[in-house]
Amino acid sequence: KNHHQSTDPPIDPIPITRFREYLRIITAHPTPDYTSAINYLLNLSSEIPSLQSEVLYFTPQKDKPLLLLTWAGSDPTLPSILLNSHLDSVPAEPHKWVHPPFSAHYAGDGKIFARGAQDDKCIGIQYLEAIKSLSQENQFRPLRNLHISFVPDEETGGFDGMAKFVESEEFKKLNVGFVLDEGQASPGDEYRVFYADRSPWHIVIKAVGIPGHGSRMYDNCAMENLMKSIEVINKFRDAEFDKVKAGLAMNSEVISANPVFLNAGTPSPTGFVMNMQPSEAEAGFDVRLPPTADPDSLRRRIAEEWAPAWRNMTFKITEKGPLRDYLGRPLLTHTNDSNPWWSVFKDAVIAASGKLAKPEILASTTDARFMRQLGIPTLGFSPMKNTPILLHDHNEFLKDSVFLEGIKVYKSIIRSLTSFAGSP
Ligand SMILES: CSCC[C@H](NC=O)C(=O)O
Ligand SMILES: [Zn+2]
Ligand SMILES: [Zn+2]
Repeated sequence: KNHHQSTDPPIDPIPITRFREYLRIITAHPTPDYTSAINYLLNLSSEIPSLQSEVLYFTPQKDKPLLLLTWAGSDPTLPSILLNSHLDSVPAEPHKWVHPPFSAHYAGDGKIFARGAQDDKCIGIQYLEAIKSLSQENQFRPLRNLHISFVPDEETGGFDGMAKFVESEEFKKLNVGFVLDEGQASPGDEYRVFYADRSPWHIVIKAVGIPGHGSRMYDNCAMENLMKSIEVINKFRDAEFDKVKAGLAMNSEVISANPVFLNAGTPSPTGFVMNMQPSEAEAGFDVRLPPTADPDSLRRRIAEEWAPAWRNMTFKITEKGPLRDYLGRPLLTHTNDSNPWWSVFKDAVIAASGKLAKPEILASTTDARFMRQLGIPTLGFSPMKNTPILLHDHNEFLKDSVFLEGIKVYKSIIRSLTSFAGSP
């Protein structure tokens, strides 16, 4: 099915076919089919004789498998390289897509439409295709061990996936020195690379107040108390957003605070009782902190301004991941000469004719934070250039040519990282 414009490079259909087959396995929440995905990947890896495979389980129900593949290096005593991707995807609303999200429709212009096409099934298959191609080059053999992990549950926070994996004996034995994990598409011609993630906090604020007849005007009802807080939080949001709009900071360099749910009212069979002012009301916020933010000052702000007890407010902050590594340092990977892995990575992208944008903080959050917490340098990178950012969106797609170019980039990266003889 190749109706390409004549300017496109010749298409090798096999990696595309595999990519589409992987995309058709429904690993979307809330019922990800991990078993089929693992079986599919095991089958692919069995075609690459140099790879050993192992399936690990970290939940008692054994319902969340993690696939670990290894290409043994000639000096297994050196710290290893880990390439990570997650098996799961966010859900999709099929009727809002132009093509069904789990059919991996291959459009005439080369676009492959599927949930997970960008986030992040592309990199999982690209890793394997790059390794397959490298292992067929007889003169190439890695110096360091190369590991590839396919982990469950990234989209729900990684707590039954990567978080448990990094705590395991199996992980410690890998002696991981450097990690590549997922990044994000780049609308321009330069690949994007991420040296940190923002850290997610889920904040629920709750107001209590005097209940009363819907017709009465009085002070200190729950709704009024909640709405005052929402205004305060929205002012903070605007101030942070203004820094972005003024060009002083990138989106991912400020604290975001976005309302995600409101919950109040007295339910009735037809909706809500309309003539009662409720005694309780709550709102939830997705808050993200860049690694340089001061968590104590935000905690104070929440207690004093966002949900002050004097306004009959309470709050709950759920911190969905670490802000500092075990030595108390912000969770970030250096992208300068102090980190030799950085130069090896950068030069390898350039060697594959790729251009790299200035390293960024990722606005959202990935499993990379668990490796960075251990002090392991970790970069977020998904080689998608000239591609609109469609992760978690309707009509997520990736172009075949971009996908195939990414395999070449990974070949260069894997060759360089696994051959690197220095001692960082
Ligand atoms: C609470 S951690 C959730 C991780 C998730 N990752 C991808 O979208 C995110 O919301 O960024
Ligand atoms: Zn992802
Ligand atoms: Zn995602």
